[in-house]
Amino acid sequence: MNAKLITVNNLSFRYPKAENDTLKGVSFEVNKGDYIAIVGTSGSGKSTLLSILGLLNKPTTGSYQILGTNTTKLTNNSLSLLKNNEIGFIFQNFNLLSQLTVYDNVALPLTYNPLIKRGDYKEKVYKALAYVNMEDYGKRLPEQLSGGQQQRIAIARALVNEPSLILADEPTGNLDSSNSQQVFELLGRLNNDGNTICLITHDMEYAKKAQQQWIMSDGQLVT
Ligand SMILES: Nc1ncnc2c1ncn2[C@@H]1O[C@H](COP(=O)(O)OP(=O)(O)OP(=O)(O)O)[C@@H](O)[C@H]1O
Repeated sequence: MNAKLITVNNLSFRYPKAENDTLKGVSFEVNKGDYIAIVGTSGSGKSTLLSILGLLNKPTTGSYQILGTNTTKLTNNSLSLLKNNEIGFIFQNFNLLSQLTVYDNVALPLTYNPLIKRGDYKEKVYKALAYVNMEDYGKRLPEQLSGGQQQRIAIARALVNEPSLILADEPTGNLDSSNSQQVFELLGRLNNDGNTICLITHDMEYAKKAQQQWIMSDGQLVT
């Protein structure tokens, strides 16, 4: 029996001042442990869909439920808590804070999580760094790392809070093929360890590594 994590029902989204909806009546479910790759042409709405799943944007109409909570009814404060505690983000350009060490970058999501005690940060950060094989790099600054290493740190940051959902938007878009392979091996391991992943990729070879491939076209999911 698969436990449901997400239910999206007839969701549409229009950017402020835009004339048309970017997402047009999208409905789907995601179960705990799913690994989904979203593919589709440029501009079809993939990043927009991920931004809504990540609670960075609110649906214009329709509903988005995660962990049994209808997010469209939540206050901004509750949305932030849900986002910080339950969602891990991995971006194409890594998005590490350049003035913070690797350790502090990975610790950052913990500082927004009121359920985690300060005294537990170190163990959690080093566990996440060990997961991506970067435990010796805690004192470095991001600029002292290669692109592949920076993305592995970003993955450690995404998993340090043990989120319910990991979202990755073109995580290998800035990496060469050997580093891309490493990132996809990590994502596969994360999924084998029970994590739920939604990923955007242009690369069909990598998309095939997910359990499901969803195709977006002009703001809709096509099968
Ligand atoms: N902030 C914004 N304001 C207005 N329109 C936007 C904004 N962001 C994206 N769009 C428009 O929404 C549509 C979908 O964009 P989105 O980035 O979701 O597509 P995508 O499938 O992720 O594309 P790509 O593969 O190129 O990253 C595009 O037409 C885009 O121009």
